[in-house]
Amino acid sequence: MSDLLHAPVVWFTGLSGAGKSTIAKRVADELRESGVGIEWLDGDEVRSILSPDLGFTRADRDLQVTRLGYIASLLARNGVVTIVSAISPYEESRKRALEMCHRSVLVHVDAPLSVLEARDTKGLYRRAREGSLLGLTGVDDPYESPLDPDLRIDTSSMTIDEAVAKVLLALTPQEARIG
Ligand SMILES: Nc1ncnc2c1ncn2[C@@H]1O[C@H](COP(=O)(O)OS(=O)(=O)O)[C@@H](OP(=O)(O)O)[C@H]1O
Ligand SMILES: Nc1ncnc2c1ncn2[C@@H]1O[C@H](COP(=O)(O)OP(=O)(O)O)[C@@H](O)[C@H]1O
Repeated sequence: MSDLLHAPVVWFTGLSGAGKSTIAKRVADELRESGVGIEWLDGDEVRSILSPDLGFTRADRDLQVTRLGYIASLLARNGVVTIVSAISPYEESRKRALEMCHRSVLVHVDAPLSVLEARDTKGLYRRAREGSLLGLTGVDDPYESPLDPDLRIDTSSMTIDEAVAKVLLALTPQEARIG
């Protein structure tokens, strides 16, 4: 298929509460306003519709990441810029998913665990500390930081606006329809 048709897949990985969805939504809104055809696949939402069969074992998370990568590759090869936000904690399955996509931008959204525990917008960290939630990524389940992300964004030291600008700059002017 012609390179011209392929749009990028922008993949946000990181712990719960790091800011993946917040930044992804803002990037999606900005691109849409510029007239770019975009779709946003959020881990939580895709789980509720396409992956209600999956939990949070390694095998289930790997399958979720494969499903996300496959859908993203289908959209992107038809010219739709595709934004994925999912914890996607394992290097191997994350890499395999991105390999399905012709062009990808991997963004590691990061912040110290102490900051995430203070934010705790969903109450997951409190539940994990109390022992009523087992297997929360970063607490008692692994997170493998990407070895070679295209971007690393520390949301404890960067504002949402700065993070969005940094992601948009990683796209070519043609992809972002600017300039
Ligand atoms: N045990 C455990 N660990 C991690 N996350 C948990 C867990 N239980 C529920 N949740 C909720 O599931 C959301 C993560 O779904 P993902 O599909 O992104 O996860 S994964 O990529 O399959 O690891 C995650 O969303 P975010 O907070 O937006 O990251 C949580 O809302
Ligand atoms: N610099 C920042 N970038 C992104 N989110 C931030 C930042 N500073 C504070 N936040 C807040 O952190 C929370 C991140 O939640 P969310 O985007 O749902 O994370 P995730 O999708 O990674 O689970 C939001 O309440 C957001 O307003």
